[in-house]
Amino acid sequence: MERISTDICIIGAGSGGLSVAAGASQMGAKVVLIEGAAMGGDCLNFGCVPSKALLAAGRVAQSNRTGTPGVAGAEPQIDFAAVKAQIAAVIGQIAPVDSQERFEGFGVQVIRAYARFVNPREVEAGGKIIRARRFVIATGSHPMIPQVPGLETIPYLTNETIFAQLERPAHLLILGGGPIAMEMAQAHRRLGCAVTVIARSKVLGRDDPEAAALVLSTLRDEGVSVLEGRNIARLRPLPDGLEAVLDDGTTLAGSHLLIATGRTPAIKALDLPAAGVAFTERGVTVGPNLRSSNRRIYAVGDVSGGLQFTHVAGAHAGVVIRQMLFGLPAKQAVIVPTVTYTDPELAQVGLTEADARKHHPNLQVLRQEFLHNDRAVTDGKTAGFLKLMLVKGRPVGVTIVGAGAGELVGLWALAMSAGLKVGALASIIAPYPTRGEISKRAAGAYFSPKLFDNIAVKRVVRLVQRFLP
Ligand SMILES: Cc1cc2nc3c(=O)[nH]c(=O)nc-3n(C[C@H](O)[C@H](O)[C@H](O)COP(=O)(O)OP(=O)(O)OC[C@H]3O[C@@H](n4cnc5c(N)ncnc54)[C@H](O)[C@@H]3O)c2cc1C
Ligand SMILES: NC(=O)c1ccc[n+]([C@@H]2O[C@H](COP(=O)([O-])OP(=O)(O)OC[C@H]3O[C@@H](n4cnc5c(N)ncnc54)[C@H](O)[C@@H]3O)[C@@H](O)[C@H]2O)c1
Repeated sequence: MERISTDICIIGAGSGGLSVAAGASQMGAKVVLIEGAAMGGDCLNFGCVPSKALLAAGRVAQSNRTGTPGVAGAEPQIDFAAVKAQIAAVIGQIAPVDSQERFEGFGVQVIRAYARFVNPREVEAGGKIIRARRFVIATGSHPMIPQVPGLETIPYLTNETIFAQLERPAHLLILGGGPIAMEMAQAHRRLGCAVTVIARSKVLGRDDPEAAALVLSTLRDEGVSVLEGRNIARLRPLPDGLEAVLDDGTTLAGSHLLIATGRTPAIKALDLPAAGVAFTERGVTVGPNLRSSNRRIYAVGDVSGGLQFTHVAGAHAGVVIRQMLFGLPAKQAVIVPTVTYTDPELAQVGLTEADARKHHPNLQVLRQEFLHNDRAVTDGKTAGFLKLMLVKGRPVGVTIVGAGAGELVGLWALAMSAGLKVGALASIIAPYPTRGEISKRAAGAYFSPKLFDNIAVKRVVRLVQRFLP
């Protein structure tokens, strides 16, 4: 068996593994990158990229359908297979950035095979034994498939198969109530499918309830049927699809079923016990520095058991590179913005109002409605709000729901990471008319009562006016 010796061996070429490989190799380390399936991992092939491309097609369909006063809407002609071909083209357009050729150009040795540890210092992949000074496990996650009687009799879809589904589902049943369920529900509904979401608890349950309610009501207004607090008791195949019997006895017939009930870490094939790496059902057990119980082995991205986002996996790469290449201490960032790309978008950074109230008795909550933003009015997209959680004049959390919320939250992530006071945001000059003015106005609202409802200020102004020439 061929033996390879290297500085860093990375298992998994998704968002996390590729970021580590690109950074470490370009800074001079000898890197081996092992990928068992497609380069780019979930985000490129089965996650962020295809889901956002599908949502983009749905957005165009919806805007054609609704029109705007003076511009008549009309039911769009949708060629579902062509939409899927466009999604494949979008993936193809981004794929070169994640390609084997690009990484080989950085000097990375890429092995296309599944890897498993054979001992605490070595991995086997594709008939090769790789010995490395440091390993990075970046194997991501798979859809978690719940135990539902009869599921094994249904050819169900997951995020790994739905984007290759060429025929339009007549009635898509979606099990789950997280971001995957909501994004896929809206995209499919707008592209002409009947959609029913079955969620065992409240949908988008980790988000601010008021913001989640706005997303939910929009989906319902568009015709998505959302059943909360329900489980599927059993499933059975029908000639043209499937039948789901819910726990309250309701029967639903659908043409297709999408499972979107959370994720399970991709650790099975790794033989972690052989490497002395501790793990749970959430993934590899790591400390804030992402180091596992084997001090030579780190874990990044979805498999490390924390937040499961591409930008988190990318940020993890910086944390492990600092330690592996320079021997410097580093730990995971705590301020992480997240966005659900429904229309309206739902963005969050830091604490939600409910969490902030638990931790900060002196919390101040300020709010700006999109309705009072001129750009939202001119665009006819006035549904939404920004909620700012402040403690002693510093933001501890921001929730934004509305058109373009994802583009607005970055400023607040910067403010919080840099420990800025709200005055820094209030003093920005935001171009008019942009949605960015919502952030400035929310920050300004902190000072309004101090300036406008303040008797001392009024007295000073009157006094100064008496003496000014
Ligand atoms: C439908 C959907 C939409 C999403 N949308 C967003 C979004 O809009 N924004 C966002 O930030 N996040 C989004 N995510 C989450 C995002 O895709 C993940 O957080 C991200 O891909 C995690 O990166 P990763 O590197 O940890 O894992 P992955 O990208 O999954 O990469 C892991 C790689 O490891 C490989 N691998 C696994 N086991 C082995 C092994 N033993 N040997 C060799 N290779 C192995 C896999 O084949 C895979 O290529 C979405 C996810 C889904 C499912
Ligand atoms: N816009 C984005 O950034 C984006 C989009 C999609 C996915 N993601 C990432 O992918 C992760 C996985 O997304 P997800 O939506 O699959 O998972 P999730 O864990 O966020 O949500 C799972 C949902 O399914 C429900 N559920 C679980 N078991 C169920 C069952 N048996 N019956 C009915 N409902 C059930 C849960 O109550 C929950 O609402 C997310 O947490 C996120 O990190 C991000």
